[in-house]
Amino acid sequence: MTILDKIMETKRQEITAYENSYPKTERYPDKPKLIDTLRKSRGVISEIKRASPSKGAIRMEVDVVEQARQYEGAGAAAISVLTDEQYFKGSIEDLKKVARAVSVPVLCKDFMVSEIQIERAQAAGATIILLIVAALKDEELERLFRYADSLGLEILVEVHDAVELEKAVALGAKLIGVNNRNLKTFEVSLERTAELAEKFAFDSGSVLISESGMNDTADAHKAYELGAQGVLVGEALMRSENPAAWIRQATGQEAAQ
Ligand SMILES: O=C(O)c1ccccc1NCC(=O)[C@H](O)[C@H](O)COP(=O)(O)O
Repeated sequence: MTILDKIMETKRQEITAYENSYPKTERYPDKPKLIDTLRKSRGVISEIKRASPSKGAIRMEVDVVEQARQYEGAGAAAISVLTDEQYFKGSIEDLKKVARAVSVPVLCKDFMVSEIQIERAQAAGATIILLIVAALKDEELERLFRYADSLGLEILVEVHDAVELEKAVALGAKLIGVNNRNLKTFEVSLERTAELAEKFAFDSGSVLISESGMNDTADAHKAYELGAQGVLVGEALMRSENPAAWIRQATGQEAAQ
């Protein structure tokens, strides 16, 4: 059983405990569409990541609002918040706090298996949700994609290989993320982005986002050179003493030291 299988099994159990609906009682600051931001310029989707299955604790005690404000201040294209509790030590509360504090798009980074999780993410202020092709049956992927779209959410569709990329394209995904992390071995390689960039229709209006394993800003530049319009960065930003400078260097606003 891979870590992804394990996480998905936990998720399917967890959601049975959720309430039936999440009324949208709270109003969050308006946020632009990530697709519009990335069509204009390359960007960093900057992640709040306390811990992970591959690395264990990263920065458990992070002040998520302070971290998110640093990201936004440096020009992050969006902020990704890991909300999974068991494997990533995040929470839906983290998402709410961030969504209240910033005016850039906010991604609920979780392992979606049902409509109720999508409603919960939106009610907590997310404007983007993640759907992982490898984690869902084709019918589930299509159903959840259409549902999220009908709610006005943006959808980041995550792929690992050419077959999954075809599925994302067939869905009509605008934000397509190539995960550089092999979820069986945890090995990360920008080769995955390189391989799939060759098959990506850059004139389609969709944007390619290279996810995971950016050790430094040089890796982000490599991903951009391969054709990615966005990079999704977690651990490197969480461990950085100056995440704002990291983002500015990755987007060319500041020279690397
Ligand atoms: O990060 C993990 O160990 C992991 C394991 C299993 C499934 C997903 C995992 N990560 C989620 C992510 O997508 C990353 O947090 C994100 O792409 C940022 O990655 P990184 O910059 O390498 O922290």
